[in-house]
Amino acid sequence: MIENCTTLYPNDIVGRKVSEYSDQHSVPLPEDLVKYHEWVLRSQEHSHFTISLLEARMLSWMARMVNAKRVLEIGTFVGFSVATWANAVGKDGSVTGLEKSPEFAQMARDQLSRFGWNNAEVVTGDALHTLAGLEPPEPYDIIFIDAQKSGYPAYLKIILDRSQPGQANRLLRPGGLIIGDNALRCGLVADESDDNPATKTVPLHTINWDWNNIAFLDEFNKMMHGHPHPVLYERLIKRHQTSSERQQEGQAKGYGRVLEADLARGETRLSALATEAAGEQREDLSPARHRWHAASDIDNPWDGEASTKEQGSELWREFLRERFIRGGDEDFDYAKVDGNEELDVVLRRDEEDRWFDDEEPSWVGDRDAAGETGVQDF
Ligand SMILES: C[S@@+](CC[C@H](N)C(=O)[O-])C[C@H]1O[C@@H](n2cnc3c(N)ncnc32)[C@H](O)[C@@H]1O
Repeated sequence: MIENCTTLYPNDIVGRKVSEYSDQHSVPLPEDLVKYHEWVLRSQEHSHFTISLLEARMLSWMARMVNAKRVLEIGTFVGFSVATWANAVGKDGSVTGLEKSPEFAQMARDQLSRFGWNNAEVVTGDALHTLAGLEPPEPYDIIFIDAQKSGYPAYLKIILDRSQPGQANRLLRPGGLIIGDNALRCGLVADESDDNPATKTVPLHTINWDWNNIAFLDEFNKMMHGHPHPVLYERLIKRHQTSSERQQEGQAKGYGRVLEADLARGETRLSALATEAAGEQREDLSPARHRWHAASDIDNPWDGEASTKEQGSELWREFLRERFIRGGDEDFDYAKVDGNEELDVVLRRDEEDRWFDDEEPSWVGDRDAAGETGVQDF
């Protein structure tokens, strides 16, 4: 069988063995899906566009992990990965693929129908427009990005901006996954030197190759890392940093340039607490927040622009305080935690300490000791 295989190991021999081993120990795929893959490899000039069977197994496993029922794919080619999702979500789930090329989109529709994946649809058009225009009745559980690399940061920004708490027709559900394929681009994001053979092969195999695409992937990977709200962080903090400050911060954080598919971190902008109408003041608001409330009628101070580095940094801290200290994350079900006394370890410990502190040693002096030891047995 022809196979297109991704290697991440010291040399191709080890990489292939690890891939084969992983293949044998991963989620099995139905025969129809394997046949679909074979059809792509045999019939398509650009068959290397499609994910490998091993990747298909991994994506199926990820779908299973989050019990995905609704998947959106950006960059569908002739539909094999859409079929993979369609299989993973089951007949009662659904998949939408976005594809720019009308020819690829039509081929995808034909093959999906031929192989019986009727729970999938393919939308033709530039995903930068079609994505922004989607109005899903229910948010997606997974969004898989596999289109032009220069678009990755823009796709991520649209997804985050269109997935705000409480937003109508939000794209991604709370805790949903954003998965970016090729985020490492055969190691080019980490090594663009001649040491990396991909510097020769990838440009040859890629239509309209542009070295700037590596920088876009790098930007995407950095956005995916470590921040509870990458877009806001960009606006309040990074915009005011010098390039050397950014570099230092990147080094300090140890950006590994690996794709973290977890993208629960893609959770976005925090909207105002339910108790707080615009302009209304709360006792526990910080001075910075009071100032902002007095000065504007926006719900969240951090939604406004920061004109200086200090202001940006204060607003960012305020956002973090609201979310992580005051418990203002609308997507988090605090009731489950608040109602579970087992989780209140600190509270219980304090209560116990207080109880022992208050306990009167009434036996001291006014009671006769009895029992074997004269202390603990009476
Ligand atoms: C790597 S292929 C996708 C492979 C597919 N996910 C699979 O595994 O079979 C990338 C696809 O993205 C499409 N594409 C590129 N730019 C696009 C855009 N702006 N909007 C939508 N699709 C785009 C290309 O036509 C191509 O079919």
